Amino acid sequence: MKLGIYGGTFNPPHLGHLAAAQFALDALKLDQLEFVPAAAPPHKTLPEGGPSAEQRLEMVELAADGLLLPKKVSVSGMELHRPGKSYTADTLEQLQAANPEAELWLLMGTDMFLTLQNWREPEVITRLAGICTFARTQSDSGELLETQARYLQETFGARTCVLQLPHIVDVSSTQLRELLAQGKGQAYLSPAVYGYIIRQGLYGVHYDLKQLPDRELRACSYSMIRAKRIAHVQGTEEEAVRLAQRWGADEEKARRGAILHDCTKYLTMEEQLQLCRKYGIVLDDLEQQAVKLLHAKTGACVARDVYGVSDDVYEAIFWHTTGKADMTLLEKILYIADYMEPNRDFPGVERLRTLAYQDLDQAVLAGCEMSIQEMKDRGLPVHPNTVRAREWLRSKSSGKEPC
Ligand SMILES: Nc1ncnc2c1ncn2[C@@H]1O[C@H](COP(=O)(O)OP(=O)(O)OP(=O)(O)O)[C@@H](O)[C@H]1O
Ligand SMILES: O=C(O)c1ccc[n+]([C@@H]2O[C@H](COP(=O)([O-])O)[C@@H](O)[C@H]2O)c1
Repeated sequence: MKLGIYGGTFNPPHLGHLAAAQFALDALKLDQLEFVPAAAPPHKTLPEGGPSAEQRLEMVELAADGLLLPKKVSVSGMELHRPGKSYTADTLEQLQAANPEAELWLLMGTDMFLTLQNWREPEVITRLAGICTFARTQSDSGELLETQARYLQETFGARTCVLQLPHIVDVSSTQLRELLAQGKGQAYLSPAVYGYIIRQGLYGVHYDLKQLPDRELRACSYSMIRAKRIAHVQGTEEEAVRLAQRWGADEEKARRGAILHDCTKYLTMEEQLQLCRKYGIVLDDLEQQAVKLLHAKTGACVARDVYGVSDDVYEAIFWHTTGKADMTLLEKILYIADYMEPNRDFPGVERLRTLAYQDLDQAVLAGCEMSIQEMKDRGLPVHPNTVRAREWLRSKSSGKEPC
């Protein structure tokens, strides 16, 4: 098993780190890659007032999740759990003990590679791991890297590998912190990491969360969910806006509702219940068991309380999973956009897509019927609000309101 280790201060993690990690994963044919954020980097003092080590760890987790390789890429908090300076020799000894069969490869950019002989116990580091390096900027000379590789081989018997990155992202965390403080630099960050920075108010980035521009609202939403769900949220946004245009609803409300509709989707049951207590959400029997149903209600509360959405957007998020009787236009739009956005793929989705632009009520009715059928097929209870939505829409289409 080949295990890559990518240590760093990651203050913050940027696209340069991700591009290098992704390339090294393939080039070295790694089975696993572990990012290891340093708690206390041995060779530099962290700037005052910056994020805590836990916050840097959380940002690295978001960045790594964005690579969409959950089976291969992980993040280790091991240096945070170790007191004192985060020496790489200690980290490698721990990793070697935990993975005695593994072949370890330590990944690093030019700056670190050129100074490796000054680290603590370079002989231990080079005994325990191969050293893989890559240029950080176009001006980093390949010849210099090769000379240093030879020096490390001759001095420590190091195994080395010099990679030529096809795409160099020429930025450092130090430059990025300066850019962020000036309201720039977003392009060097994954949106989820940028969203985390906004939510935590790091690096001098200060927004009123209740009045975020669309781009920043998206970033915040993506920082709250798993990266694999982002495509769905983007699809729901596109679809909700198209439907709002088709049916004359408020486009911006449809957009913001869609952006935030799943923002609490990945909270644990305990976290969901905590939010329910905080916001006074009363749960029925079914909701007490089904974490999937809770996210609509807690998501609506967070969307209104934290991100300042209006009451009608709150309601649309609140009902987006079960539907209900007497749905408003915005509620129907979010319900059906979530159901049949372009990334969805299940039998009958094409019919829903056509129907949604011809007869919105019939599309929502079909969605409710499909949900009810699916629950029955899986032997799961159907939420009464979905049944009520179906009855309401059926009687609407037959020309009479239900009693
Ligand atoms: N743009 C980049 N491309 C490739 N590798 C990078 C890049 N930036 C940093 N690295 C490498 O990633 C590792 C972690 O770096 P670190 O977290 O200190 O980021 P940094 O951008 O170098 O930060 P700082 O500006 O504080 O030095 C180091 O091995 C570094 O050489
Ligand atoms: O162990 C050492 O002596 C040592 C000296 C310098 C750097 N390192 C590690 O090198 C990695 C990159 O550091 P940095 O600050 O450039 O992100 C990080 O994991 C540091 O802990 C380690």
